Amino acid sequence: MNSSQDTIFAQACENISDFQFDDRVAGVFNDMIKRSVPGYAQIISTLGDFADKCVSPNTRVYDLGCSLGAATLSVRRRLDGRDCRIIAVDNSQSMIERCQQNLNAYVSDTPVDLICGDIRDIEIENASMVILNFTMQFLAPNDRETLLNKIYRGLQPGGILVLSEKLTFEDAPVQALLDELHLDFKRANGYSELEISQKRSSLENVMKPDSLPQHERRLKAQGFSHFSVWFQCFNFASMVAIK
Ligand SMILES: C[S@@+](CC[C@H](N)C(=O)[O-])C[C@H]1O[C@@H](n2cnc3c(N)ncnc32)[C@H](O)[C@@H]1O
Ligand SMILES: O=C(O)C(=O)C[C@]1(C(=O)O)C=C[C@@H](O)C=C1
Repeated sequence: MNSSQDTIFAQACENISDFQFDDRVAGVFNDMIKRSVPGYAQIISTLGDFADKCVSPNTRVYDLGCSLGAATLSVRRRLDGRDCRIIAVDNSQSMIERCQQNLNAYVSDTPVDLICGDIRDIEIENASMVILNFTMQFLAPNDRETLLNKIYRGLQPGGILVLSEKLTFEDAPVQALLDELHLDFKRANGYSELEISQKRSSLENVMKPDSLPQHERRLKAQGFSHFSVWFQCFNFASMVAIK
């Protein structure tokens, strides 16, 4: 997947505006997310393994907040011959256009419905796998429960939700330590102090992470009785919940 280098926050800016998944971000997103989220490549590749194990024939897979299609591509490679359908949704037109090009670059017999729309508005039905890979943290906190409830109802028994999120921690020293390790990860990936602090300000109002206990409580309240973290690196984790 092609991507230019992310230099969006490299120049000092007087008024930092709220982070948006606009054309500028979409153009560098592959580089941005790999250099910002520890374990991203591992998570993307393992989504394919989850799909291989858990997606049954004639069901649907939903990739909610699909961005450039990394998760959809990883899953689609493993579904050929199963008569499944992938529904990939994002409300950024720029992401969707680039995602379509990325999907077109590979041959597959698994159809993908690529929808430019809000994940709060789409229906979920006959799903054996739903992916929320670093998307739910961008929804207003009040909308998260409703979305998870809709996902639970749309899943087949035994179907899975894979939910990846940045985390907060109730324990302040743990929060400080894991935050610092994440900052070191960004520094090691070439981001300057200015880029790191400007991006942090830009994300402040739009990305509201929850703690692991909050995630577990909310998922169980929707009916998911089986839950585990299957991956964590510093303050980023991916969880699996089974219906
Ligand atoms: C951090 S990115 C997700 C990364 C992607 N899932 C991946 O694995 O590469 C979050 C995405 O969610 C999309 N998004 C945020 N809120 C949304 C909403 N309410 N409806 C649809 N898409 C949304 C953004 O446009 C953005 O592309
Ligand atoms: O927390 C940060 O510093 C991030 O950059 C995280 C994060 C994310 O988790 O989605 C935020 C925005 C971009 O989409 C890429 C990464």
